[in-house]
Amino acid sequence: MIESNLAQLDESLQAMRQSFDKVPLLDLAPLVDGSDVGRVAKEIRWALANAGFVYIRNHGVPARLIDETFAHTRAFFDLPAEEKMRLHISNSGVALRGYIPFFGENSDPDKTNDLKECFDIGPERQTLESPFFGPNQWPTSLPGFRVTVFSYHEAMKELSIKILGGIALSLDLSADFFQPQMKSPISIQRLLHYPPQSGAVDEKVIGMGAHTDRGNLTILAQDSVDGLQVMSRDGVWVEANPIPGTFVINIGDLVQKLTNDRYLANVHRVVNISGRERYSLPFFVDADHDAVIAPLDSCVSNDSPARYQPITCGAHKFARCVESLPHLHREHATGPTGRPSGPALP
Ligand SMILES: O=C(O)CCC(=O)C(=O)O
Ligand SMILES: [Fe+2]
Repeated sequence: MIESNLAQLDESLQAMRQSFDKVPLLDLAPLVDGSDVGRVAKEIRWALANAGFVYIRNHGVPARLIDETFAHTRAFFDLPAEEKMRLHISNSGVALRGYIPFFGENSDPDKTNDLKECFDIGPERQTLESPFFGPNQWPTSLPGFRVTVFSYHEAMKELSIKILGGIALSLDLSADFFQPQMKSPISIQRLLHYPPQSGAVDEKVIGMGAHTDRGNLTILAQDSVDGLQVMSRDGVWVEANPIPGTFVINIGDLVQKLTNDRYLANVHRVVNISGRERYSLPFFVDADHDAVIAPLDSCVSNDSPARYQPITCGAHKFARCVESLPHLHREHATGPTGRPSGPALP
């Protein structure tokens, strides 16, 4: 699946892509203050067409909130294994909320076991509503964890609106183009821990196997430890090491579908051979569960016919989650509609 993501790209689009040996860096300030929106849109266009990834600086999220969220993340993963397992994601049914232990989610399951542990939260709901919406599971022994992590999630939602505005402008769409399909978007705030690996590292076990992200947009905070790698056009892994004061953003499958492959949901993975514990905070935002995603008219022509059938955001995302999360596979195999055959959905 991973190789085919690149190989399947239309040859003319593939030929148009330029190689990159480092992930580009974008100053978001001229977009946010309106001083040079056109330049930011142009830089986003290049980055997302060629790398699918870009660092952003001057994003406006307070450093203190990021640092505190990392501090709570370390404290969470330092909890005894039994305490974390009490919050296991399978307690949440088909809602993606809770703890995933090492090898509990494998991003490239045919090749790689992921040496990572995760904790997922999202928009708060009283009861299970759909695969992506349900009650959060909060640890009880960490004062301040809930408030800080939830505030961070809220800050990411706000930032994502600005970035999606820039992406829309880069496609010559109005800045609020994504908003009508984001009334109650699927979003997940994930906390991640990757222990270091030493000796000969085999692809069978690495931090996170090669994958593309599933939705619209990912905003990633990294601590100071290297590990993230992004695939270049030539199939070479390019390191996207932490740059202080930046987030790494990348687009997922849904924007690639929307742009009919003009923008690339690029393959990436994590290998932590730094000798240090690595922590990161990915925030994933998609569209509404029932939003229909299909190639934009402006990205379809006689020379470049539509390559994707319309699909709902929820169906696409849930099918991809089932591939990598064995607990969903076992308990909630998808039916022909692409909807889980588990609890009733709205
Ligand atoms: O931890 C990282 O640097 C990347 C995480 C990632 O790719 C993901 O969660 O999808
Ligand atoms: Fe990813």
